[in-house]
This record gives sequence, C-alpha cells and structure tokens, in this order.
Amino acid sequence: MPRPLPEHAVATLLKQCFKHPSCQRIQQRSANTTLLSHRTVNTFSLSRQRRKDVAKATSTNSIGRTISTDAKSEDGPQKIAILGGGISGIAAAHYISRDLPNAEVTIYEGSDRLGGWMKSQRVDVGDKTVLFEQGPRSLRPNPPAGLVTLDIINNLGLESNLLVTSKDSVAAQSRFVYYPDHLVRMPGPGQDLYTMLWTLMSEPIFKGLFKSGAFEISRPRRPSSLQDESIGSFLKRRLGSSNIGDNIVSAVFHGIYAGDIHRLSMKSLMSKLWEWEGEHGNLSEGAVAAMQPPQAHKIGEIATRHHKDTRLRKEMEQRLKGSDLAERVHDASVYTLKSGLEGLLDAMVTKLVVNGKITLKTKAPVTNLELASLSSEKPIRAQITVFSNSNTINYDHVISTISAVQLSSITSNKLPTLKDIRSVTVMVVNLFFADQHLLREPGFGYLIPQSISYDQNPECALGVVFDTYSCFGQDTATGTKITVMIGGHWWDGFRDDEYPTESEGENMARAILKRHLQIDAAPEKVLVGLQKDCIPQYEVGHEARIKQANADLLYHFKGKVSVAGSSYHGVGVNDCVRSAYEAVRTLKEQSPGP
Ligand SMILES: C=Cc1c2[nH]c(c1C)Cc1[nH]c(c(CCC(=O)O)c1C)Cc1[nH]c(c(C)c1CCC(=O)O)Cc1[nH]c(c(C)c1C=C)C2
Repeated sequence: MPRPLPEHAVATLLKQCFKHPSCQRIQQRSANTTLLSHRTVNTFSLSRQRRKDVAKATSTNSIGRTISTDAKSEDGPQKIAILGGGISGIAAAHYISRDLPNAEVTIYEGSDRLGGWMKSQRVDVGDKTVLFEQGPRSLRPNPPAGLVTLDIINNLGLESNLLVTSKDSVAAQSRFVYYPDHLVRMPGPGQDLYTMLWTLMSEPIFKGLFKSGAFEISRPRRPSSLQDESIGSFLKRRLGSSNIGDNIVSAVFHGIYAGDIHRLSMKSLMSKLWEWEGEHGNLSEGAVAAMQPPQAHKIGEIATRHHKDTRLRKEMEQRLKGSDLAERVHDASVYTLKSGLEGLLDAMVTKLVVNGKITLKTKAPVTNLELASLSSEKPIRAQITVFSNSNTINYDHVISTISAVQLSSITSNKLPTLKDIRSVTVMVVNLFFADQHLLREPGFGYLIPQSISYDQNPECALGVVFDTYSCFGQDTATGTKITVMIGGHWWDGFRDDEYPTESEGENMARAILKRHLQIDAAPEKVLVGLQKDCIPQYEVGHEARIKQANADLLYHFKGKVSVAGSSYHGVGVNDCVRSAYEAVRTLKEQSPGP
C-alpha cells in the first residue's frame, strides 16, 4: 500500500469540507418503513398570497364538528395524511400523486402558509425589484439526492427558470473565512500553487496544520467502546490540537448547521472520516484506501447505505434520461430558480391543486396521533387517528414531515428519543445597496469560525453571503446584495423575548458589515427575519436516537407512520426531497398492486 503523505489526512479533511459539502450530510439510512420520500410534476409559479388563497379554497373546514371517517375499505382508495406543508410534505404529496394515483391525500399545516423554511420574497426598489431569500437559497446537483430534486424540476418543466452558478465562477472559487481580523481566501481551485502554499504558511488560521497532519497517522485509534463523539473532540484527538477544528471546520459547520462542532455528531455528519478511523485506525490510511476500488468486504450499515445510494442514483438517472437538465447543471457548483427556491414549492403546489387530488388544511396543527382502535366489525386493517382542530380522522398511513420534537410531542411519549433533536434559530438579514462596487473582494462570502474573538464578533454572526456574486439573474435592480446570518448555536437556551428585534437585527448586520468589510453606506432595502428553530442539530448520539425512534415507530404505530424532513437524515433541501421520495417509494412497495 502506498505510504500516505503526512499531511494527507488534514488535506483530505479540508477537501471534504470545502469541495464536497455533501459528504457532511448524513448518509446513514436505515432500511425500515419509517423512512420517507416522494416526487412529481409541472409548471407555473404561485405568489405567496395566491398560494394562501388556493390553500384556503381547497381546504376542508378544519375547525368544527368531529368527523370519524372509516378506514380504507378493502377496495377503497388509500387515505394518506401528510403532516407539515414545507418542502418535505409537498414533495411527499407530489410523489404520491405520481406513484400512488388512487390515494387520497390530506396535508395538515399548522401555520397559515405553505412553504416552511422556504421563503423567497421579491421587494421593490424604485421601479425595479430584488429577490431576498430568508431560507435556503441554492441547491447542489450532486448525486444521488441532488438528482431527485432535478427529477422534480424536470417533471415540473421548470428548466427554463434555472439560474446556474458554474464551478468556474468567482463565487464557487473564492470562499473566505474571517480570521482573526480579516478575510482569508480558502485554498482551492482557481488559485496557483504558490499562492496556496503561501496562504497555508503565512495565515494564522492554518497554524499547526502541517504538524497535525504529520503526526495523525501515529495517533492511537479510538477505543472500541466509543460509539460517537463531537466533531470538535474527534479533530482534537486525531490532529493533536483544536486549531483546525475551531478555526476552519467550525466555520464550515456554521454555514450549514449554524451549529457548535463541540456538540454536533462526528459519526452522523462526517461519517466517512469516522469510518476511516474505525476501519484503518487513522485517517491517512483511510484516505489512501478510499482511492482504491471499493472493497467487497464492506458489511452492515456501510453496505446498506452504499446500496441505497446506488439504487437511488440508478432510479434517478433512468428518470432523467433524455432530459437536458443533467447537461444544464453539469458544471454547476449550485443553482437556483429565477423566482427563488420557493418557486419550486409553488410549482408543486399548483400542480397538485390543478390535479385536484389533494386536500390542503392550513392553520390545522396536528395535536395528537395514535393507532386507531380496531373495532370488532373492522378488525383487519391498522389505521392511524389524526387529531386536529377538534376533528379526528382515520388514515391508512401518515407521513410526518414536522420536526422530530413536534412529532414526539404529539405522540404521548411513544417516541421519546425524538424530543432530543433540538433545532437552532437563525436571524437572516438581507440588505440591498445602490452602490454596485461595495465589495472589495468578489466571492461567495465568508464564514466566521467559533474561535473568533468577542471584540470581532459581539453580534454572534455566523457568516455573510455576497449574493451579488453567488447568484445572477434574480434582480432587475442593480446594486450590491448581501445577506448576514446571525445567532444559531450562540443563541442556545434563549427565551422568545431574548432574541433581537428586527431593528436591532438590522443594526447588528450593519455593524458587522462596517467592522469586517468597511461598508458604511445605508442600505436601500433591508429584510430581517427570525427563523425560529429552523435547523435541526444532529448532536452526539443522533444515529442511536434515530435507530431507537424507528423501532418505537414500528412498535407503536405498526409501520403506519413514516417520517421525512430535515430532522433525520440531512438538513438540506435535497436531503428533504430525497427523504420524501423514499417514504413514498416504501409506501408504494407495501401497497397492494392495482
Ligand atoms: C437560514 C440559514 C441556513 C444556514 N444553513 C442552511 C440554512 C437554510 C442550510 C444549508 N446551507 C448550506 C447547506 C449545504 C447544502 C449543500 O450544498 O449540500 C445547507 C443544508 C450551504 C450554504 N450555506 C450558505 C450558502 C449560501 C450555502 C449554499 C451554497 C454553497 O455552498 O455554495 C450560507 C449560510 N447558511 C447559513 C449560514 C450561517 C451561512 C453563512 C454564510 C446557515
């Protein structure tokens, strides 16, 4: 076996963090019925108000008398309830309408709007407009999960609405981390070797990198009793110092989870590196082995995961055959839609409504979920009773896309491990400035690591996105568009009255831009939103919690409740869509044929 270069482990780690963020996604997927999924159809875009109107018009009365509906009769249509009207719930409905066309679907959404965390808002700037994203803002086309979203886009005919940011773009090639008091461009594609080496040797952020890498191979393997640990602890143990974790890796995890690497799970979020150590004793040899052809001896969960990814990829490649989409996003680093990511959801809802196969209930939080009692007359089929707004209705199957904590709270302590999958809150501040030349260094934006000193970041900012460079084509106004993200794990334990108000949020964002980027101009437009509990945290022990919850779901709900969404196997939009697709696929496989 070729001997790995001493710094190989660290280089691989950095590559994983910066070049392949998808590797940080949870890939562990257990094989039973509690996993979700879905997909489907067609075009146009509904405005937020229009979507509310459509939802209202097609809702059944969600307040009022108690209805007790019979379970699916032996020959009747399958009745399915979806809890949650965000991307996962709507994607699940989309796939059901395509793959289980005879099913009757009801979506229960607790708030007065569909869309969940997807919030794209167009604002006027004089007689022009800019688009602000308050939630997820772009998608990666990476297989396998990225292909599921592309499949939906293909089915909806949205291809002409795509805006692609290529891998050669300045946004894809220039990513910065703020440390200790200035922007540092991360080494990567588009830079010459000399510049890269100079950055690595001269910037304090990389202090200890070579030494850590050199000795990684000789550090002891973790004890076999260690089932999981935090990312921070793993990196310190393997690299002999917390510098790389606190200065670089924590910044990357701010950009995805807005979370604390000293609480997030290594096993769940950097599963490859966790497995490398488990199998080879160190990361250096693990990285070399990973370059060899796949090992046939892989067993258990790793093999299952690999099999699931391969199956999904094949299915999606088959579906996308003949479409130009794959070609279109071939060189994409990320992509979005002209109308913002919420446009994807609008198009799915429109299609579902036009097809008339769905009942949408907004302002209809589900307050209880239980296995229906089997009457002696109809003892055959297990059903689930859904309680919402004083109604109780029985369904043949329920797909829950609400958060794990919410699901736990409506199931009478039957799924106790789910209540520990807490989420963090992020304040998103979108700013638009008339001056086009405010940003001195073009690029994606910058992330702020956990190690940054308080005097450089008293506002608890996590990162700043240079929207002007990261996405072209959504605005008609010209100027500079920037988004500042604040809070996340720094606000753990805050009560509702402790979060900043909108005007405080604006002032905090402007203070950050002034201190870090010397931008003192007054913005033309500002949009501030507090995204309460928006990103679930996969903390140490996450995988064990999910396993237990799967077992509890099977035991208490007899396989009639599946779950999808960001609480379980990945917080990204692609992960949510994948989870919806897989939930529906499982349901279809269990359903009697036509
Ligand atoms: C509300 C803020 C959010 C933060 N993270 C997410 C949201 C919705 C979720 C998220 N962000 C990213 C991923 C990875 C997706 C993937 O590509 O696989 C997820 C699940 C990456 C990301 N983070 C930011 C951007 C613009 C992107 C995507 C584009 C890219 O990687 O090029 C910016 C950003 N998001 C958050 C912060 C604090 C932040 C700071 C710059 C929190």
